[in-house]
Amino acid sequence: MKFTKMQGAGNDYVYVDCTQNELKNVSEVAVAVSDRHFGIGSDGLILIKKSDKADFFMEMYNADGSQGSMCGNGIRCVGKYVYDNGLTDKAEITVETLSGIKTLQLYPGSDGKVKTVRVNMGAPILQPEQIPADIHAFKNAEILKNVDRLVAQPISVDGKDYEVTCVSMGNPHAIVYLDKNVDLKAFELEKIGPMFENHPAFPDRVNTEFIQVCDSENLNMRVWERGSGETFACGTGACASLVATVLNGLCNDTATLHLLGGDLKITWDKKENTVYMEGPAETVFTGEWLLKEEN
Ligand SMILES: N[C@@H](CCC[C@H](N)C(=O)O)C(=O)O
Repeated sequence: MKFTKMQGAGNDYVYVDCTQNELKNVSEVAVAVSDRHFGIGSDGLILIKKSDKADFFMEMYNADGSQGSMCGNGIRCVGKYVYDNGLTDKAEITVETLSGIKTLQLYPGSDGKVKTVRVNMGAPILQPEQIPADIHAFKNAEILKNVDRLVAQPISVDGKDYEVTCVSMGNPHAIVYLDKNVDLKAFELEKIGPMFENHPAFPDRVNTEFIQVCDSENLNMRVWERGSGETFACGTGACASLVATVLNGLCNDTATLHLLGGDLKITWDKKENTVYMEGPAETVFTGEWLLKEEN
């Protein structure tokens, strides 16, 4: 299996061109290649396929083999892959995902290779049942019966109350704010992250973003991803966090999210009700993975 390892803001995946060939046992392959000691080392696996509705189809798997319906950093790398490898010569392409068709603007540098990609990520989803978030597991369950969004709502996690804002960008996100005086780098994400991920409030599990608001145009973020653990960045998570922070009245409609692996510029265009994400996409290396022979 020929592959390309790529990263966007440090969120790294193994990419396989499946426009001509099919890959079998994809979940198992995702687990194996993602292993940072015995595999290639990545946050998951992304297949690039043909689509009959768009220019390409992106199929993404987390490091635990579960399938994600959308991947913000991944889709930018898909844009770079198809352009740099001559699968398209268009600078605007459409990519079908399990959460709909996204339009990408590709920005090549002077060497003709794509450096930056801007993605129309679509409308944020706020209705609790569509995220999905189960209001019965929230502290104010009775009051929440008639609400159409969950903004700064308390839930108890490991015996402590946290206020969470819930947004789906095609995949579920819970956004939590930390005080400015908390040392974000020292924050025990690996302890609290799995408790959010598997909390009964989120029947499909959840990606959780921990946000520190620096000012109205700059947010610091660490993320615990469903199915992959801590990653250096999450594109859908950055979009969900911007929307959540606007809903909480804490930032402008455009802000830069500072993640462990780099920056993403996010805009919520409220007139169009769509979110734009702009950020880098890079190729790390290419190689060949020896698939286990079937008995
Ligand atoms: N890192 C991604 C999101 C990947 C999927 C996620 N872990 C899920 O299961 O929903 C991004 O950049 O958006």
